[in-house]
Amino acid sequence: MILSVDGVEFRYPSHLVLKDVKFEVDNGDCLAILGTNGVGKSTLLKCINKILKPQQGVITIEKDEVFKLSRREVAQRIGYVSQRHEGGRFTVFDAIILGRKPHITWDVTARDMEIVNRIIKILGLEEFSLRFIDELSGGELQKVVIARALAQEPRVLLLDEPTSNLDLRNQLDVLEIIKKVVQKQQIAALVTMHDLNLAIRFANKFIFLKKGTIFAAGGFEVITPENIEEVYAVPVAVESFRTIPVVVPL
Ligand SMILES: Nc1ncnc2c1ncn2[C@@H]1O[C@H](COP(=O)(O)OP(=O)(O)OP(=O)(O)O)[C@@H](O)[C@H]1O
Repeated sequence: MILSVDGVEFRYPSHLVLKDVKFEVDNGDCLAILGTNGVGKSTLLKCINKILKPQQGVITIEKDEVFKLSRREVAQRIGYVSQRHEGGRFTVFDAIILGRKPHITWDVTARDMEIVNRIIKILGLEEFSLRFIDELSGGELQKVVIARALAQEPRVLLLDEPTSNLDLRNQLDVLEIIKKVVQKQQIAALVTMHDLNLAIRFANKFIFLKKGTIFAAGGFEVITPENIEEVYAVPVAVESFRTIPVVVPL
């Protein structure tokens, strides 16, 4: 097990968002966090990344309690891509090398440069590498922030709607790259998603949040018409198209 979330409760001053959230993530897992707008998916990722402090519950990464780790130690182990991306006067290359910061003790090393150059290549960002990030399209910027999180070489990747600005080719490519990195390095990715069909293709585990708590969790067996209708209030069929499972709203 790489990550454990046990009994997490989080409230903003005005209202309770998460209650008794409990799940475990294994090495090599791609976990899709599913649920309606405002149910608490981003809040959960922020609790795992120590941006928000839950009022109750314990979150551990490789047996260490996240809330006992320093900010630098958290950044060495957890990579987080938020829903909103900042602009700024960085070049793409500099923005990605910032991902190495938690690991840099004195100066950027040849290894840091090698990692960044490799990731730029994998994500097909070579032609943009000297461009300023405030001169990129939304999708190009989204790839840069994902590249930065990968450059961080974390043990757990938290991605908040990582494909929301990407076209069909890039959605599939970026998720495939993340999946490969997760499997090869035996890390884990927790990804909030709205597109159930993309989630099915990408993830091996799923969590449905409803009313701030886990409604269903497990492998593909939890992707049922009953669960989806309970969570989204939309009747659907779950069919197979040329061996690819698909969710079709009815
Ligand atoms: N800083 C904040 N202060 C108070 N309430 C907040 C704050 N941020 C989010 N909320 C509320 O907390 C709830 C959960 O928000 P969150 O962003 O976690 O939902 P989500 O599931 O990620 O939604 P979406 O799918 O729309 O991105 C919502 O009701 C939201 O309005």
